[in-house]
Amino acid sequence: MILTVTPNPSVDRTVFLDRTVLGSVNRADHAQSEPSGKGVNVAIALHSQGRVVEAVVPVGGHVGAQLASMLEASGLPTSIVPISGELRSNISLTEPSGRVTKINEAGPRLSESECDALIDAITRRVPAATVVVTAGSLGAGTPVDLHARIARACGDLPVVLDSSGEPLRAGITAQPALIKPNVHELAELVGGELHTVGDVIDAAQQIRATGVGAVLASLGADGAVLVDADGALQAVADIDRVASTVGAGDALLAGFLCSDGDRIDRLVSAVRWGSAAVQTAGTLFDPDDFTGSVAAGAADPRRPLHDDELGPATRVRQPSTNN
Ligand SMILES: O=P(O)(O)OC[C@@]1(O)O[C@H](CO)[C@@H](O)[C@@H]1O
Repeated sequence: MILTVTPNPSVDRTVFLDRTVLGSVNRADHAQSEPSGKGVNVAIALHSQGRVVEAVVPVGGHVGAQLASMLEASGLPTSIVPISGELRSNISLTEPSGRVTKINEAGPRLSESECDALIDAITRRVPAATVVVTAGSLGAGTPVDLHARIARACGDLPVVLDSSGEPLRAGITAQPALIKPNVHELAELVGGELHTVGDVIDAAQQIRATGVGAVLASLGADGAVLVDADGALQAVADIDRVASTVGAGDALLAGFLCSDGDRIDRLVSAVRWGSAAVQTAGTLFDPDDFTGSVAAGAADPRRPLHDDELGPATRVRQPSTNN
């Protein structure tokens, strides 16, 4: 069983509109809401493909109730940890070109006792798990080392960490088996700029030298690079359209975890799933809908990275009102 943990989940609201004009009234074409947060997205993708997976989420407030009922309706086995704060809603303003303006709320603070309750819920499920994924940001004021605590509580079980900023930096001290940064997160982690695949490999090796088992770097148009004890592999997709990149990294990680093949198969599966998500607006996607091709092989260090036109998500940090 794959166990995913999302300490700061959300209900994602995807709003489709012709064009986003800042400082103006924007009329939406249509909109949809989905249960979300990075670990939730990974779990839903794996569950949709018949994988045995469970999700652990803190839940509080009206948005929390909405998330819980959406997860129940999805059939995803979920452990809910009650918290006093209100969960967040993240908004994606999605244009037909695939350009997305994303607004992520900070999310609620988890108190020390709520962190302990979350870790208790995880350790109860650890005996049944083969791998634990702990993913996403942490609400404002939540102890920054929560991912690290979660990883340590999993004992010998392989832990996959997908986070950013300080929670990622603190999390890697627990030496997870795998991390899945995007190029911006990896650059921030090593404090440098990454212009080529070789820069990505060097950064990943720097992280591995601290005790992290492997790095799966998602590189947008440049696919993904896996750096592990056996060296560096790259897989790149050829696709004809971009509907939305939101959740593509989570889909990529789910595809990697879903494959039972060798490291090339896993990386190809990762890039197929990530690309299927890019071809679908919103966070729900079907890997079988992927149209395109994926090429994989030894990573070429000289290969330059594309500019990421869609750019990294913009985070709006604001105090949560309910805690
Ligand atoms: O604010 P975080 O926790 O870093 O990211 C949350 C989030 O942006 O990640 C998913 C895409 O990866 C979205 O569904 C969700 O809104």
